[in-house]
Amino acid sequence: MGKLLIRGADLMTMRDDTFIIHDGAIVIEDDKFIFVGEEKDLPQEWEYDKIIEAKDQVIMPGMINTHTHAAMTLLRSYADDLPLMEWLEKRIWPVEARLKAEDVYWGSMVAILEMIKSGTTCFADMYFYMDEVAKAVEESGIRGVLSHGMIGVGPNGEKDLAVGRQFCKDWEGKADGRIRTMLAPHAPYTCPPDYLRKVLEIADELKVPIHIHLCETETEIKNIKEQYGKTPIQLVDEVGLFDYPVLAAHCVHLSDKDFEILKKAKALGIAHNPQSNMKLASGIAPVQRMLNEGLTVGIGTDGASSNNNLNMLEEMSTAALLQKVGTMDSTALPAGECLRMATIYGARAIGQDAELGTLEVGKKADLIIFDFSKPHLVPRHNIMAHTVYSAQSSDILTVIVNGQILMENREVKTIDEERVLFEAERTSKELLRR
Ligand SMILES: N[C@@H](CCSC[C@H]1O[C@@H](n2cnc3c(=O)[nH]cnc32)[C@H](O)[C@@H]1O)C(=O)O
Ligand SMILES: [Zn+2]
Repeated sequence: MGKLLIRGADLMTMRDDTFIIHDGAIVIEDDKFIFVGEEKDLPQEWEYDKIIEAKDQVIMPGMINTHTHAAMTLLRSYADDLPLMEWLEKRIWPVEARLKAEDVYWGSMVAILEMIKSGTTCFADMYFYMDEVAKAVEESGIRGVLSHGMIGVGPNGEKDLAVGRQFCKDWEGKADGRIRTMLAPHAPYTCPPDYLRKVLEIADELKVPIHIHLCETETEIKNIKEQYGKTPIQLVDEVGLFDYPVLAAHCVHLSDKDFEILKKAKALGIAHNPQSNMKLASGIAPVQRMLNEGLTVGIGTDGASSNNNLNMLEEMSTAALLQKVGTMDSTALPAGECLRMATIYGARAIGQDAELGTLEVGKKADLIIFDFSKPHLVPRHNIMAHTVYSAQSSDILTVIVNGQILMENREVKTIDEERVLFEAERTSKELLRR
């Protein structure tokens, strides 16, 4: 494949040394960046297969949604305004028990379409019928960190271990490396210590990270304390979880001792899901403190049934606003830090910061281009603040993943949009009738 040049834009590289580059240019060859810098420094002798003129536009790395359940788009606005356990046990789990593989395919496809159109280029997913999610990732061109959710209490515990293990064996590194896998024990309240130990044995064998929900609600902390006499963090630490690379969703309620444990973890990424935490009234995660204490925190949307969309731009501004009001400190979680959470910190949280998360020569070519010639983006005092506080997903023109253009001028090239919307509507209706 030849070279693709994008020129004339302002770049937000997410690199500490050169965060913003004015009048920038980017050159992509195959799946990688081979030039990121000022247009005037482009090598004269290069020839290009395609040139994208991006004057007045802004380019940043594609956003990484560090925690979601993509196919839950099928249950968008199906059960709202409830606390977590009632929502899960009374409304969500009974319907999920009737889900079929085909439903998960279309639910994931519509999620991927939504994610591409709102600037997400990589998502960490925990669900079931994951072969279908992997197929959707493969076909659509997006990047995914996929895991089969395992529930140790109940009849499917042993089966979940086998399915989760086989999924990693089948899909790790597939789709030109766009698919990576994890093992996903759902949460401490669904995966008791003995079960978690079995998951860790598989992690030893396959060398894949763990994706888990941790410390989401006060009810979870209370129940685990009653049952085991310790916090969920202490419980899973004693099982040895933090000797492994871990992607932990939520971490809303943490004690000082929990913080000490998390700081000693080998390779921990936390997925902060502010809108889900607000909607389920779970609480406010101590994100600014986490960052101050050196923890890695990315941003996630959680599923579309507790959010109710998969829009990372909204999630960034919500993260900032929630942290400010939660700490009563308007300097908490400034825009630049939110952008890092949605990109390079997210990449670190999923263990892929060597390949993803910044605009940088040698890294995988995942980027998004914003049209900044919009009323709500004028005047341009600060493009970081604009992106976090003012930009909307409809401002995103172009999305590139692994060097492939997935969307150009808002037209998604890899997905038949009309068909996906139709099939998602159809399968969700059939599911609820079943
Ligand atoms: N193998 C399991 C699937 C678990 S997938 C992950 C699960 O997490 C659930 N989920 C979604 N959002 C949340 C959340 O915020 N907290 C806890 N669980 C959630 C989701 O509905 C799904 O059941 C089974 O067969 O049921
Ligand atoms: Zn979740």
